[in-house]
Amino acid sequence: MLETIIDNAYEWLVVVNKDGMIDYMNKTYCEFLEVDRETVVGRHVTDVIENTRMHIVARSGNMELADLQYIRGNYMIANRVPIYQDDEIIGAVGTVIFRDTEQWKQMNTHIKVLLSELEYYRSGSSKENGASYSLYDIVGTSEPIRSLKEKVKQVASGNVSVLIRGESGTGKELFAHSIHQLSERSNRPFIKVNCGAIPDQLLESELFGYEEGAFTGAKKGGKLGKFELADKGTIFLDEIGDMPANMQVKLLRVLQDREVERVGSLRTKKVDVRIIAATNRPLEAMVEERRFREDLFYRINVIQLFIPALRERVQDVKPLAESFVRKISAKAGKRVIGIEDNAMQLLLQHNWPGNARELENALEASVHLTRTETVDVASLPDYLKENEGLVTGNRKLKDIVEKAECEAIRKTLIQCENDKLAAAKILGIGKTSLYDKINKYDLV
Ligand SMILES: Nc1ncnc2c1ncn2[C@@H]1O[C@H](COP(=O)(O)OP(=O)(O)OP(=O)(O)O)[C@@H](O)[C@H]1O
Repeated sequence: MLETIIDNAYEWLVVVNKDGMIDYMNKTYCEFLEVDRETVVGRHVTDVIENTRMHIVARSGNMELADLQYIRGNYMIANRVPIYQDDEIIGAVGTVIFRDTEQWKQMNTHIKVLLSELEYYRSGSSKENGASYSLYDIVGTSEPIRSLKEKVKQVASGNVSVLIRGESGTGKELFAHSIHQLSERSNRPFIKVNCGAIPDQLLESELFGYEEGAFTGAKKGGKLGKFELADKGTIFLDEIGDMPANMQVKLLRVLQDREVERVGSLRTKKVDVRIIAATNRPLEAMVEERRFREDLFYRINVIQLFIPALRERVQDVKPLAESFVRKISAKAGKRVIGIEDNAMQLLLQHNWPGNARELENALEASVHLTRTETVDVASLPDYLKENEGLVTGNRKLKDIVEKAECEAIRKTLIQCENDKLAAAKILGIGKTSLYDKINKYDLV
């Protein structure tokens, strides 16, 4: 066990006897020196390691700490410690802690700045992202939600890119969080980038960072990009369909080479980041129109999760509404214990173009407004009550029928993305008849 620990330790390690002969050298050190472990044991340390002083320390018994040593083209920071047994020197142990001065300098002079900057961004991004969600937080009993959860369990542990699609407010971010939570990367950062919300000219430095002096106004010490922040973790590229063309090229390069280049830097840095992207844009059509790069599309579209709109899984409205009420009332410190039946009827009837987010917002208002211990019709937003007549039946039959007809046509047109022929087919009426009704109800 000890051997495994030592072999996998970050430090390179060598042990010599009092004559300077190597007794032990760990695996990573041998690999760096390109020597065979079996053959180094018994050789004098000066034959194996450049500029070493291990044999001197093994003789003098004087410890040498943080000494600069030039090995194979790099300056190393070496520690050499004598080993005593019964007051007698029997050898020395040497470690190389930081493998080159670049790393050492960075660790020493910038570590505080870097760590605090990292913390700032991490906490900032977790604030942006809200709480970290897991599969458990995804509410819904419909078949699509159940099978999506199964799929998440299957794909989470790999490193494959996942593309999450669905209208705004369907829970794409929630699924992205859940994948990260279930993956081996869960104790590493989850960094969200809203590709649509960052101005084009800032996106590159947001994603890849910049060096000090890269441009006017660049911060002293430069800035870490989101890819570097997400190293060993997950980056969530929200609204990827809104990414400008020049950035699509750069992103593709990062995905292919797994390395980033800060703005104003000549060096590249390896990053190990899992990509989860989300969009509600028709990427295939955008590829056809050359607005989205085909090669990038294939890179991100390895596994696809499609979350249907809430109106297509009405079964989820009730459990979602109940869960939102519990969550909102707990947060608001208000006792609201349920939703009245006729209020639930209104929720079930609504089309929810804004999906779960709209439902959550409607109930947020309602929990605050209700004068009772339940969400009642009076507390719901007015726009949900436009169809109330249908529920309570306090109108003439003709009006009720017309209202129902108008609603059915409106919803079907939304469902078919305004494709009149498809809508007419679903409704079982002719195209001309549909046009007449669209005119009658002023639905264009
Ligand atoms: N199945 C669900 N269970 C519980 N909460 C949900 C569910 N779906 C969505 N929500 C809630 O609805 C809100 C919107 O979800 P989210 O931000 O994940 O949507 P989105 O698809 O990423 O939206 P956008 O495309 O606008 O970024 C969040 O507050 C989220 O918690």
